[in-house]
Amino acid sequence: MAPSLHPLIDNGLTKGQADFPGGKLYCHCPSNKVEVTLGSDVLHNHACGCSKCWKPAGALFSVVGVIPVDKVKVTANADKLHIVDSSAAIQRNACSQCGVHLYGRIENDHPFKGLDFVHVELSDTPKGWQEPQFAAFVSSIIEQGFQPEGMDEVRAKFRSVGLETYDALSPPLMDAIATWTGKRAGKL
Ligand SMILES: N[C@@H](CCC(=O)N[C@@H](CSCO)C(=O)NCC(=O)O)C(=O)O
Ligand SMILES: [Zn+2]
Ligand SMILES: [Zn+2]
Repeated sequence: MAPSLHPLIDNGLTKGQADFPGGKLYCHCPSNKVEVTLGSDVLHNHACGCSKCWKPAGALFSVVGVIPVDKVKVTANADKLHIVDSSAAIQRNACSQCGVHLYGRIENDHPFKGLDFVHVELSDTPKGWQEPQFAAFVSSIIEQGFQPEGMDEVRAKFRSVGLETYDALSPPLMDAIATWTGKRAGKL
């Protein structure tokens, strides 16, 4: 059986709704759930194969998008949150009981500072959010134990649902990072 890439991808994508207003995300605890309220849709939603982004059980990839920090509010049980790795660029705030990542925030100087990283599958309104746009850090799954011989199948499966695959971020996002870096260095 083909490995699960992610439940939002395995059976094809559900297209998002224009001007989607956002909604609430919940952790997986049976009670006293951490609740995060998002005041808009996400941008640049993507599958991510990196070792740091939260993935649902059995999935090879995370689905993660970005949203301006001022659209993100923790609205219940904030005391359960802890930062997974404070040395990472993205400070992932996870529920200390169930382990789900509620939001990732960038505190240091960084091209994506001002944007939080969130997983829309945690929403109680799963339809309407922007669908994944591309697959990022695909080769990174090998670092986590995936057999390299299976990579053609993984990339073919992404392409079969209409997603291009990259081993870093997509070209527009890599260009945005390089533009920020070039400006900071005084080259642009
Ligand atoms: N091979 C590494 C790659 C990790 C990586 O660079 N991840 C990216 C993308 S996360 C969402 O798109 C990144 O920006 N990471 C910064 C951070 O995680 O703080 C691996 O697999 O670990
Ligand atoms: Zn929880
Ligand atoms: Zn990632």
